[in-house]
Amino acid sequence: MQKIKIFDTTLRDGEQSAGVNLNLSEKLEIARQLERLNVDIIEAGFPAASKGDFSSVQKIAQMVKNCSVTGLARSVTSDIDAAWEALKDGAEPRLHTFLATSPIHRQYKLKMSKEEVIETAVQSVKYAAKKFPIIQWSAEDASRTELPFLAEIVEKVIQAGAQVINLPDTVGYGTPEEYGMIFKYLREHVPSIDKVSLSTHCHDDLGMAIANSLAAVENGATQVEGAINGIGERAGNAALEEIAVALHIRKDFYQASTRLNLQEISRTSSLVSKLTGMVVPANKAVVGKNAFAHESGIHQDGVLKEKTTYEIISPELVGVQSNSLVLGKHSGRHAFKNRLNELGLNVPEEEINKLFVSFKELADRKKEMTDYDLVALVLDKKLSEEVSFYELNQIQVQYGTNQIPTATVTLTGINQETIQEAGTGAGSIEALYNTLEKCVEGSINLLDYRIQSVGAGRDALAEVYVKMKYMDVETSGRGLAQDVLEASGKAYLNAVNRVIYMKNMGRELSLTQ
Ligand SMILES: CC(=O)SCCNC(=O)CCNC(=O)[C@H](O)C(C)(C)COP(=O)(O)OP(=O)(O)OC[C@H]1O[C@@H](n2cnc3c(N)ncnc32)[C@H](O)[C@@H]1OP(=O)(O)O
Ligand SMILES: CC(C)C(=O)C(=O)O
Ligand SMILES: [Mg+2]
Repeated sequence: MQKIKIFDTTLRDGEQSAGVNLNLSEKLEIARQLERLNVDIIEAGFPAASKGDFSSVQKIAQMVKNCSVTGLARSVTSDIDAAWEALKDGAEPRLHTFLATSPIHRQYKLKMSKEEVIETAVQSVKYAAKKFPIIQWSAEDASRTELPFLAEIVEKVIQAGAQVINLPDTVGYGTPEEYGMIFKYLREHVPSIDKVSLSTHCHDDLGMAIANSLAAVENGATQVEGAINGIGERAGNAALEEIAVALHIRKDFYQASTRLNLQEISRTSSLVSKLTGMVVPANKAVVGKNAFAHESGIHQDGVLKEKTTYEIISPELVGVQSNSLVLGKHSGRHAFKNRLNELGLNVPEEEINKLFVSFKELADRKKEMTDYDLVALVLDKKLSEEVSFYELNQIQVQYGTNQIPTATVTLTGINQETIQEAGTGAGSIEALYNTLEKCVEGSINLLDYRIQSVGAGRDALAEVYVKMKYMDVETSGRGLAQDVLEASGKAYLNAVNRVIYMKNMGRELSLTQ
């Protein structure tokens, strides 16, 4: 197995994401987590960029013990000096210096000839070698550089003292085949290439950062650079978690491994997301909210029978507790039944089919069915089919500004009689509840009333939770409906019915709230 070093640049290139600005304590927090993740190298910043960057690189270098810390510097002595001052107290001071090599950058940005670029790179590496035990040199925009020139400059910086050669696809222009070929070419055309390790640093402008990084590994790169969650300049860097997991899952193919503590991936991803404010898309590989969620019936059935039918990465591998079978309109009976069992809802086999029909009807109107929806479905069924005491038939509530809210309610009572009452209250709900209290036998003391929407958007259902004391029993009830008043009425009667059921049957319903 080839050992691949993981070079994390979340705090340098990652922080170059537009809109991201981490303060010192946030950077220290991320660095600590990167150490737990066990990356090999942390690029903590660009010390010459600002006082803030200098001091965070310095503090991280002093704090981190289990991995090497590096900082970026241009081919300028003052940048290298700043990097040394920031890094010298670290466990393994390492410089990352770079110079662009492509014709576009030479001509328009650096305004240097090929010879000047070679001279500048060589002088800066020689200068750095007097201070740093380890120097990484990067040929910025390597993937758009003439290969013979790239081979020439790489040979010269190796001779000047560089131990790691990084070949960035700075603007995410390369294709996997092309980019892999650059590594192959240099291995064949640079005489001193065996003295150094080769590193890959890819950007995702064309969505090929991961494929390009892996192509580099296939062609001899032994260090992979990237950022957590793929953050970074423009479309971002290669997502380190994706590379590490790809190498792990496909070790049969890549014959390579990293020392990463993969179980820390999920935690690292959410920390970086929270502190940078860069939200992780739900469908993002490895760390997205949906990465281990199965929504459709056929997939859910497969996963329930054997996870590996649709799951190539086990969630536990990356520190996610478990997969999830999201119930929605695409789900089937297997997943539905499985979730009911997990919730401890004992529904007889013959009931499942009936319940499943109601589930599908509701699921058609909602984006996602929550556990509460399922509990409400089952409870509603139990109460309405097995134990029908008070049943709500009709509610009418009149409300207007400067008017007394009035409710009229029609119920079917315990003995199948029709009960009709009217009442008022300070608000619509109070009017409804005062009226319902007139309908049922015995007094009721409402202790708590809570309402929330289940789901988001206009199709959300109202879910009402009530707690009350009825017949000396403290009980609770839930009501689910598209209308707030109907849900409130249902919750109220649900609680009342539970008490009657308990009193009658001498046992509580198996569901507790
Ligand atoms: C591909 C990458 O991600 S590279 C890293 C990018 N990261 C950053 O730029 C973040 C930190 N940068 C900064 O804070 C600032 O750009 C500084 C402090 C480094 C420089 O600031 P300034 O002196 O104001 O220069 P400015 O940023 O406007 O321009 C960059 C200069 O560096 C030169 N330069 C660019 N790369 C290099 C290099 N590797 N070696 C030497 N000079 C370089 C440019 O040609 C330009 O020179 P010029 O002023 O002679 O035209
Ligand atoms: C500084 C270098 C390594 C870089 O970030 C790039 O070329 O993308
Ligand atoms: Mg970069």
